[in-house]
Amino acid sequence: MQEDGLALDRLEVWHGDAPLVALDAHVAPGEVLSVMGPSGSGKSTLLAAIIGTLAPAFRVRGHIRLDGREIGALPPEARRVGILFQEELLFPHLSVAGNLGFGLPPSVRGRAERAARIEAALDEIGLAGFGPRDPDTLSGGQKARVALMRMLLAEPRALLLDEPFSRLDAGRRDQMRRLVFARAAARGLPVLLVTHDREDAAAAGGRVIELG
Ligand SMILES: Nc1ncnc2c1ncn2[C@@H]1O[C@H](COP(=O)(O)OP(=O)(O)OP(=O)(O)O)[C@@H](O)[C@H]1O
Repeated sequence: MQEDGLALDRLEVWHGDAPLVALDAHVAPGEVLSVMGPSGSGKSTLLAAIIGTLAPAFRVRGHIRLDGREIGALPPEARRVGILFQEELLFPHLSVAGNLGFGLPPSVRGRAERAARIEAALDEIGLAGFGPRDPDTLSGGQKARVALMRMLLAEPRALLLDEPFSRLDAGRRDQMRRLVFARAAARGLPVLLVTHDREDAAAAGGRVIELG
């Protein structure tokens, strides 16, 4: 039977002759699972295993399934897993619209269609009209919203968050948490949130797993 959402089925990440991370979990569509643990417990390594960017020194055992499909052997770009990092990593030489366009799948063809998707995306994050702006002219919270939307435009089927709120000040952090969880829930995405911050996990409102 197909199981929708993100399934980490007896997943282990090994380094040398010892497992660094071992996890058995299922995140349903629209659910947020928070993963906490001390520095060095393997939180970022776990996310790298899921998106397919682990260094060659690591080996993965077990299964990673997304909407019932095994994705563990696919190249990163074919996995349909979006990730947001602590830093927004916007392309500085592209406008805000150019950054968003980078997220759009190639199947969205035609200038008018792409421009309309980008404008709707800006509207969804409260930044209508910001398309021509240089990313350097945005506040930290605005950059974070553009990074979120660029990731969502790629139509991922799961969302991974690696401490994406920690650089924002308290007010913006709260606003960004609400926006991320609302946009993910609206799309029915399973979300895996890695964080040091108990408030992040509390705001996510779902189950919490401790590593390490
Ligand atoms: N490329 C690599 N080669 C060898 N060891 C690595 C590599 N990347 C990470 N490690 C080790 O793997 C362990 C887990 O690191 P990881 O970054 O996953 O931890 P973390 O829980 O995300 O920590 P933090 O909360 O500090 O970000 C650490 O001991 C780290 O030194």
